Amino acid sequence: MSVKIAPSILAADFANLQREVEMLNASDADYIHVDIMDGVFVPNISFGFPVTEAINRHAQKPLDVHLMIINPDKYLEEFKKAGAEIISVHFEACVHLHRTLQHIKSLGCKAGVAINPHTPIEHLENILEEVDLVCLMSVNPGFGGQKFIPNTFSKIKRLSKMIADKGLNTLIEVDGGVNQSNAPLLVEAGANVLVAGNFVFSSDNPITTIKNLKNIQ
Ligand SMILES: O=C(CO)[C@H](O)[C@H](O)COP(=O)(O)O
Ligand SMILES: [Fe+2]
Repeated sequence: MSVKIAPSILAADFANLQREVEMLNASDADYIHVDIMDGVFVPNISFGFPVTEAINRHAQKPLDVHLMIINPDKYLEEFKKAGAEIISVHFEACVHLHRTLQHIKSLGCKAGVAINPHTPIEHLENILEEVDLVCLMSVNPGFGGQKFIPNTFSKIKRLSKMIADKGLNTLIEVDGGVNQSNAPLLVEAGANVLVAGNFVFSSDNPITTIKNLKNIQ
């Protein structure tokens, strides 16, 4: 299975969102990654339901919604209504993670868990059966354009083994600082989905950049 590419709309030109989404529709992107930041769980505020809904109105690719918010349970229905197909909540923000994942799945969405760079993947040992996608943060969440944190490689390898040992097909997504240099190594380590924000949208030709990431074996 080839790696899936999820460009992060956080790095797009917000004054031309329709044009940016149409560019992604025409590209090899598999998902559109939508970063929701509340200014509490992370030190930044991005955007919320109306903008997500506006992206979805033009999108021909599934929305992969990454919730960097406290109390995500309160807002799951709204994100489903706004068009989310995958909803990832942060391990560090969920007191009742099992309940939250059941809630996401009851809405008909795929359930993801995102973990911060310092959070050991071993904390997922007792919940992995309930998870469709693990989003390994390879930067501290809150901002695009940060430098990739290399401990991600060993986390991917350990998580891959844990998934294989349990006979699961959970997807491993890597989010933050992904570029053409680290992407082949991430795929080799076992990543299934690569999020890329600045690397895609700051490039001269985002369509070609996405194609090159997608063609990594
Ligand atoms: O969740 C995120 C930040 O918290 C973003 O998805 C991530 O930073 C992607 O952007 P970039 O590729 O520019 O690092
Ligand atoms: Fe993200």
